[in-house]
Amino acid sequence: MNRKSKIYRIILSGGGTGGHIYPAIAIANELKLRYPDSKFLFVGAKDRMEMEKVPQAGYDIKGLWVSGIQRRFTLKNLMFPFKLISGLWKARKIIKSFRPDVAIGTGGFASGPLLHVAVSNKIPALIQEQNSYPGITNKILSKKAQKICVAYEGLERFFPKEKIKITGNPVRQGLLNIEGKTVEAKNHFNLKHGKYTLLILGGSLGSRRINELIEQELDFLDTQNVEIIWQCGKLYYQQYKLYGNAKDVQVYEFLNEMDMAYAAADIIISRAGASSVSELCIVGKPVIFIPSPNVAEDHQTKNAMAIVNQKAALMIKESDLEVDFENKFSQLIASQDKQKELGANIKKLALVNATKDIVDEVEILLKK
Ligand SMILES: CC(=O)N[C@H]1[C@@H](OP(=O)(O)OP(=O)(O)OC[C@H]2O[C@@H](n3ccc(=O)[nH]c3=O)[C@H](O)[C@@H]2O)O[C@H](CO)[C@@H](O)[C@@H]1O
Repeated sequence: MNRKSKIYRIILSGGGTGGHIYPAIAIANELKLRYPDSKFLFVGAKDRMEMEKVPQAGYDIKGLWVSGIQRRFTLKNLMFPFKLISGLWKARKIIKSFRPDVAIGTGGFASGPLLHVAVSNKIPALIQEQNSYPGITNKILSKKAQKICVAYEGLERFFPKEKIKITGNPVRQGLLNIEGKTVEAKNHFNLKHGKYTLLILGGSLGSRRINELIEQELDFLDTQNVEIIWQCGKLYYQQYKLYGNAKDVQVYEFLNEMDMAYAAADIIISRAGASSVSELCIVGKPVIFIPSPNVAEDHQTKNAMAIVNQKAALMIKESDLEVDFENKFSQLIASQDKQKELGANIKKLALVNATKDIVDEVEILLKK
């Protein structure tokens, strides 16, 4: 039997936010290219965005009734043990009926019970950690998983050293090749060609603080020769959609065609979630990061600083926005040299083979 005709059964779990979902989809797409007849099943959390995004990418998904445990005391935590038991029970049923050859976890609530059951049933497991500081789920799972693919140095503080492989974060294929698509993308968004396109990204769920900033700065931005594509997030769309009627502002709850958005952009303002950062390196445009301060161990600031330290992006802390935003933005837009320098420097940091390298590791597990 030749390699390509082999049929594997592959289960993937990752979700809660886009930052965990898209890596899983990128890995599945690469596996499908190598083994087109294989069977894929995703497992997510019932009420989270993976239940919509995974079927849109062409894969089946089953939902578990699970949620995360909050780091502080909340009433929600009282439900946690019940959800965990329910999640484990359903994960067991899914694993028994699907009988996967390998389990892949990309973090998020559902991957905890799913991978736990998989490894207890001696199914080889690989986890992919996107951040420089891992979430609780992956820390627990790392003890039993065979391989841990990471994007940052120094993760042996959290994971068994011999299992770690630095691969970078998987990025969807369509985002790898946006050069040459600028004209198509500007037409796609109906943009005029004489202005700068400013893309605002709040991460997969949108960012309250970035939305407040843009709302407050619309008059200023109107003086800066920009047209704005503003991804505000599903939660905030009703509140901000009216600004989409203004001249040169388009408001979206979510951008399904990120390749077009990145290709159209001349300058990008973004949160610093791990996949966003990896994608922005590949895209190679001038970026101002506004990291979320509300994530574990302030990891978005660390993600952004890894780029800023290479003179490859600018960063403004939320607490400095009032004082610094207008200054930093107008200096950047006034200097084509600075824009070019940032774009060229960030591109040097791109890890374009991440998905392939991760899938090579999955293949090793499949062949054991
Ligand atoms: C608030 C929060 O908990 N954020 C975390 C979450 O971020 P978040 O879910 O925002 O994740 P990332 O920034 O890593 O990735 C966002 C993904 O969504 C895609 N996208 C985004 C907006 C859009 O309109 N369309 C679209 O397709 C991006 O292209 C990217 O692939 O997971 C990341 C990865 O573990 C963490 O680093 C972040 O700290």
